[in-house]
Amino acid sequence: MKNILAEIVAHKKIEVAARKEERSEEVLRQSSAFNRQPFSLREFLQRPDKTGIIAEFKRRSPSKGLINGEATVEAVTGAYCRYGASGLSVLTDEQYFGGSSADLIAARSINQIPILRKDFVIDEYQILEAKAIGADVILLIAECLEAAEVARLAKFADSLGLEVLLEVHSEPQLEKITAHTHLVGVNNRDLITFKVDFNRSCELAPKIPADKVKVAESGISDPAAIVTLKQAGFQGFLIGECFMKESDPAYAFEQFVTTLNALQQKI
Ligand SMILES: O=C(O)c1ccccc1NCC(=O)[C@H](O)[C@H](O)COP(=O)(O)O
Repeated sequence: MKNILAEIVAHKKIEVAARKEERSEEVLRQSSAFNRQPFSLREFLQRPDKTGIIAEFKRRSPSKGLINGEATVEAVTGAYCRYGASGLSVLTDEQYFGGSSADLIAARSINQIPILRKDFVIDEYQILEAKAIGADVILLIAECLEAAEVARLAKFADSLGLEVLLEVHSEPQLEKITAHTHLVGVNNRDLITFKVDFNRSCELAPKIPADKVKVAESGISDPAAIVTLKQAGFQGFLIGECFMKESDPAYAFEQFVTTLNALQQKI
């Protein structure tokens, strides 16, 4: 089986090396967004006036191919924000997801909620980029980083005031959690086989340290799943395809939230 994650990481190393040649760290540090005070995703996920949903803008993916080639980042993320998203996730990987830094910059310019830079971070330079384009949170994927790399990158992000979402898929990966990991995401999608197992989140939840905010990721398409995941201790729900696959992702999000609110009123 083709290991897409290994392929993405190999490509990322080449991309990052090229970008370092184009723009120095000094230039990134001079960006106007670099000195803004980031929003805290941890805090937004605990606000009762929000849904707990981290709504993702994702044009395509290795598992699904093209998801939405028409949607604009401004219309979609603006609606996500208006209808109660606790945070936004914006893909910035171009090669495999059709995203870009420009997408995140556009989302930042119109939304006042935390934004996760959704990418494959392997180098401090990408964390400086995240800060320079106005992100508040970075993703570290345990599957593609050694424990020492997670520790080093998380500490660096934390030193810049960015929060760290560490994504895990199996119990041994929980050992990579450090003091600089603010949120732990359980990816229900196996990034090698693409198989989605919704039970993965519920199995790992009790094993995540109590001081970390728990985020369930991938394959969530039913508001009832959020009720179940909340009962399992999750406060964040990263959802992309369920909204982006629709011709009107904004409407899909609004309908999802309406159903979720109705379900929660019955409990
Ligand atoms: O989605 C993929 O195909 C994929 C492949 C390789 C690495 C990462 C991948 N996806 C990233 C994600 O985990 C999702 O974008 C995110 O959790 C949202 O999932 P979904 O709601 O299922 O779109």
